[in-house]
Amino acid sequence: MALKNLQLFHMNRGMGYQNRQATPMKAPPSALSRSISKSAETLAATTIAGKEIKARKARSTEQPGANATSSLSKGGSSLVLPALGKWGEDSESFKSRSRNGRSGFVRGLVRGPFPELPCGLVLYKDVPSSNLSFRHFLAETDKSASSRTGSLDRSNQGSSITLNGEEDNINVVVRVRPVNDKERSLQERDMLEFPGKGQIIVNGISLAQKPKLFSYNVVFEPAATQEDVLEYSGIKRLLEMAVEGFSCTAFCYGQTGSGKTHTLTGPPGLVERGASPYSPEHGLVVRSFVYLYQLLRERPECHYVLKASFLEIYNEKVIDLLNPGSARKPQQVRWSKESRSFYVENLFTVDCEELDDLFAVLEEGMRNRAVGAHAMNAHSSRSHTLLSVRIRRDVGSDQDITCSTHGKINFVDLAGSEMTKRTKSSGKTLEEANNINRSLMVLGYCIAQLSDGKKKGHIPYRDSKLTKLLADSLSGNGVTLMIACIAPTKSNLNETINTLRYASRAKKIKSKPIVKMDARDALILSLKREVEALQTENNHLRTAVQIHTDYNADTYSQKSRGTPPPIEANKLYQLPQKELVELVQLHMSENSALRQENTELFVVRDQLLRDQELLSRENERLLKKLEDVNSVCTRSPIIPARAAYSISSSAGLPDIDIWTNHVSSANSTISGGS
Ligand SMILES: Nc1ncnc2c1ncn2[C@@H]1O[C@H](COP(=O)(O)OP(=O)(O)OP(=O)(O)O)[C@@H](O)[C@H]1O
Repeated sequence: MALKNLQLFHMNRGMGYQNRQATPMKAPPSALSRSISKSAETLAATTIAGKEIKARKARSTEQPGANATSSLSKGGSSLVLPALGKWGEDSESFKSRSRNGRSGFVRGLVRGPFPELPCGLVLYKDVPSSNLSFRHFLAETDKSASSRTGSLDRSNQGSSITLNGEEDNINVVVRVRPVNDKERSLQERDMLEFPGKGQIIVNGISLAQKPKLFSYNVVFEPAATQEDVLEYSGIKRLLEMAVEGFSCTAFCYGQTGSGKTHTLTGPPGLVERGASPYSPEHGLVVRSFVYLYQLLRERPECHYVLKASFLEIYNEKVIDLLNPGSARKPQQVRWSKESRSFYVENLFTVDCEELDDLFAVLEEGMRNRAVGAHAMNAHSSRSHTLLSVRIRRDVGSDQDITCSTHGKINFVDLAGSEMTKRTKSSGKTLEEANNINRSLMVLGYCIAQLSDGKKKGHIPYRDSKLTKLLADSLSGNGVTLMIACIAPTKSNLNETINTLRYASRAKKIKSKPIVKMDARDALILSLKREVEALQTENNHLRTAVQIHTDYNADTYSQKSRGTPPPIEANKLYQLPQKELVELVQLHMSENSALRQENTELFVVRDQLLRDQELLSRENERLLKKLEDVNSVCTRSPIIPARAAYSISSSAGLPDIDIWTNHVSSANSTISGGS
């Protein structure tokens, strides 16, 4: 899909897309590192000059108060669409990369616990692309997943939208890296088998040891490409959901040297070198950025504001990778009572108006993160990194009201678990390894607690910075993709089994994703909806009881409530706080006036119903009486049946009222006529 996306951008270059045309052509890809966008310039400035840092430093938007204020008062700069055309030449190489014969690595499917995502796939080398129909099925699965929408959850104070009300599992995929040169030179045995249906068999070292079977949503064999990971891991769904307002996280877990960083950002140094975004080696992050901007481009009816931050947890200290400073001063992790989640205080966030800005953020962060060498990996991540892109979406839900959702996508590259004996760590590397292992142990413990449906005990998120910051993604309201990375060879067997067990446990975790909305927006939206419902109901009632004078719709409505002034979509954010409060109050008073009107109309209707009931009872009583009189008349030999109630006109007789049996008279008329 990434291939398709990139081609799509390329093809659209010449098309009349106004926003794009307004964007000046910028530097070629090689100049990415020389700050190509506004945000990138700021970044460069911040790392050199301290002054800029203060001016641009923003309190982490995870703090709900800050979130709402910034989105209200600052307004958002319009999103300018990615100017990918500038890398036209490079895209040719990307385009020419044929997928024929390598794309159909699909062997089978089992229904997984995360129904919206393709599951149970094994992506591997030797299966020809004869599974096109299957691929089509997958595309359809994706499409249906795209239409997965939430319903308004009023019980949650209108500030969130839950997804179907049902629980989802964390989506877990496994990626197996190829055998590396060192292992090849040692002629290490490959211990893994891939029977299909998302399963992996881990063979025992000796014949006495039974093979172990594990199953997941998707398994990527060593030959799977970076593009396959984008296509089949379910990350696209996560990005779509992040745009819709969900909190999404993709994280890579595995032992050191198992390919976590490779999966997320490609081979060592690729991003830092400022490689073309069309490079086939790019990992999930760059590909996701491209897909994300394509999604935004396809939805021009909404207004988007993107902000990115990048941090690492190094030796239990949080370092801002976009603003590390020469002293790499640690940032504080705090608890927000309002959002009931942890956030990093004073984290540097960058407005990402263009795709370039996201690339610049990634590049800057990758350059600043801690990397070291040990016996098992020459470019080992010595910290856990967390790249976060927040997506504010303003939707014009009505003529005069705009509603905002706040989604985010996190990419977490965990440092690898290390057996210090094998990595031959000492000194600084040993201290790093101990911290990495400790925080991974806490993460493992949290996962174990969360995955055990029976236990409802305490989850020790607070025991490490990593679990504090991942708490949101692991439990409750987030949507999470775990990519477990493993090595296939014998020397890594124990770590591989540990990782697979870890992943199996994570697969059992249940979550209930919700869309985050501003409480203010949700309140206005729900009041507007209620007003509409009441208006419809009242109109219906007015028609039903046929009120003409007393309850003249217009006069009644006008006199009893102050209708809020119409406000254009998107103007809401420019309104000062005071006017917004007034607007909410106007809506509330309109709402209560309509309720009042509603109640009164119901009273009138009830009164009329009671009157109607009395009348029909009276009617029935009279009818009964009439029937009694009629029956008396038909039985009486002296009173002849007449065709109707009439005044006697017989000459000589006194005027008397006579009740006649009109049934018999009618009969006589009919028989007479025949
Ligand atoms: N799927 C793959 N295809 C080709 N090369 C790979 C693959 N996975 C990993 N590698 C290579 O293996 C080496 C180690 O991978 P990487 O640095 O991503 O491991 P890691 O799990 O992030 O390790 P650490 O936890 O120590 O940071 C790198 O040179 C990487 O390019």
